[in-house]
Amino acid sequence: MATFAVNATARAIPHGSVTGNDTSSRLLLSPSSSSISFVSSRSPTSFLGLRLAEPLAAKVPALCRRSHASGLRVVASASASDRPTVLVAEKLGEAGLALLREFANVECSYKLTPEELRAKVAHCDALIVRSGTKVTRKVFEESKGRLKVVGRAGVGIDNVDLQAATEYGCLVVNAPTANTIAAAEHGIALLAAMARNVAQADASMKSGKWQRNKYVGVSMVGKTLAIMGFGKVGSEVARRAKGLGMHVIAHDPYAPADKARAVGVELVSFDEAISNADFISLHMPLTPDTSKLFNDETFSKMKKGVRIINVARGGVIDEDALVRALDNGTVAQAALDVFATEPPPEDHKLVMHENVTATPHLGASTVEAQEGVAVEIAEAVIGALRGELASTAVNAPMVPSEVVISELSPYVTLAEKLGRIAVQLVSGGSGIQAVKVVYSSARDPGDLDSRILRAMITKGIVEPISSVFVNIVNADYTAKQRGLRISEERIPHDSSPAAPLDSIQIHLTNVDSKFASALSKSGDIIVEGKVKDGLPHLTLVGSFSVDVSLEGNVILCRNVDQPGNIGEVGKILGEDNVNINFMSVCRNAQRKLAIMAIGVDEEPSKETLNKIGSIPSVEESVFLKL
Ligand SMILES: NC(=O)c1ccc[n+]([C@@H]2O[C@H](COP(=O)([O-])OP(=O)(O)OC[C@H]3O[C@@H](n4cnc5c(N)ncnc54)[C@H](O)[C@@H]3O)[C@@H](O)[C@H]2O)c1
Ligand SMILES: O=C(O)[C@H](O)COP(=O)(O)O
Repeated sequence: MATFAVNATARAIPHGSVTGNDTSSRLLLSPSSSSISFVSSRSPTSFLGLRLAEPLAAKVPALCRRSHASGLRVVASASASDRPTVLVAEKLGEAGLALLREFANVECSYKLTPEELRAKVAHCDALIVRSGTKVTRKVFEESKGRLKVVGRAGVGIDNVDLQAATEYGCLVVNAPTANTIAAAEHGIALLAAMARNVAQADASMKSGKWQRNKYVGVSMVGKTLAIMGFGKVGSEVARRAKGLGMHVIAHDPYAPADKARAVGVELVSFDEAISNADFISLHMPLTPDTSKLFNDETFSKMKKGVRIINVARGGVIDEDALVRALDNGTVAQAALDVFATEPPPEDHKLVMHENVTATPHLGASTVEAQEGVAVEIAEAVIGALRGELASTAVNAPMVPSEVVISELSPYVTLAEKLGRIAVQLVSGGSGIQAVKVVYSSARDPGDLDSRILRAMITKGIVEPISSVFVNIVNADYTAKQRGLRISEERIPHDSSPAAPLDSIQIHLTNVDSKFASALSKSGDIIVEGKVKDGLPHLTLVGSFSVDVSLEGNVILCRNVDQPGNIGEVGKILGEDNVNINFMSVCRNAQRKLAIMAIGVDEEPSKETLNKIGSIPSVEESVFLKL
């Protein structure tokens, strides 16, 4: 029996076929590529190292030779009845549909009610959606284990219940890159349309009016545009705005400054960005940190008459506060493609506001982007149905099962937590460029395969600040794409080689920190951790030794070493019903400075954290969510 590796790039339309005695398999020939592809057949997981039935296998070597000689591509597919079924619940580009049809039975059913969707998934192996379909826990329940993959034809997976997908063993994949340019172009379209009242003037003309004086606009040339979030979309908007003659600044605490410089953009602090800008364009992901980041307080710091564009996510704006800011003239105009609830309710105050230009989440909606997204998602779904580990898998197991049971397992957890801590200590406009990881170990250097640890550190650093999901396959690529240079160093440790590692240290070089004590003399954020009794512990912050078990979240305080601090912090947390699970105090000298590291089970409220920060002996404090 022959075994063939699967080629994930199967794309061409088949031009010929040879059918074996095995009626479930068919070889299809296409002149478009010299590669050999085997497009699906039976149950999904059987496609890794696919086994061909004997009669068909006998024919394959000849076809392989022919393929190399003539440039023909060999594709094998299954009979219609035996193929997986893919439900496409929102409109998908033709190129993607064609790919899917080579491999599976494809059912396109749009505008399904939640009940209809649940009824259909019970008969489907894969489901493809955009942002308009809610893939809830009930969907996974009703599928009764048949649904193997959910493909999100776009970036954001806020509409998919990831926890439920994971519990039901369903892989979720997305298409993170193909709509970047479309989103950036839509940002520019909204900027120009808003500045020149295009939508309002058009509506006025259609109602029979000719209002030349009412729709005098503002110019863009020479104006300052602040890009909030200098990632894939933000940087493309910046490039285009420069072409319009705008002065572009950006705020992104995690973007490398040289990436911004290369586009001629200066990275500045949040307050500097919003207070200097004539136009503000939002391009950050929706995270706990960015939720309602644009609110009464931040609007009040903006230049009077500022104009705001949002093609990111509606939730980054407090919509009621924006209505107030528009009404009182702080914000002259807004152009919004995204809303906290989509579609927004009828008579939504922002949609109806005369100074708002609104579009129904059209950022990714160009013919070209949708074709690109469709191909990207079709390839990811087909790959996943074949049992391949997709690099765009959102909930793929990060840690291979053999590592889960190995001695490296607690260090894998430690590596991710240290990454999360380090990134949450960053502030300002310097951006993260270089990450140095120092592994201290008593073992021979050749004994440690650090790939999984490096991947976990990347995951810890990148996930809290982006909409990217890092897995073992895409970790190095993701780091490179974001301009993160990760270097690794091994230092010998004089201890027993029984444990694979003594400690892991992460240095974020040359960054600003919101907790100054985390900085070394050379200006690096340094955090170190160890595994103690099988559990990850934070053991160093900057130059301060600490010891806190990384079970829940962590509060760090730098305070003057004096009696009563511990009791006061404990009392404040107790009043908020926040349970302390671990605490350590380290001081540099008696009655001088001390670092208090407090492990807490719950997330304290903002008021509680403010209360801790305003204890007179506390010089600085930070909350780190793990
Ligand atoms: N309207 C649409 O149709 C559409 C299309 C594509 C993307 N999007 C949305 O646009 C946003 C950006 O997408 P992307 O692909 O550029 O993502 P990205 O991950 O490439 O970039 C996001 C950037 O935001 C930065 N960031 C994180 N937290 C920040 C903070 N507190 N302040 C400032 N910057 C912060 C990150 O460092 C990163 O550089 C996402 O919300 C995405 O869902 C919308
Ligand atoms: O997350 C995304 O990719 C964008 O917001 C686009 O969403 P859409 O695919 O529903 O247009």
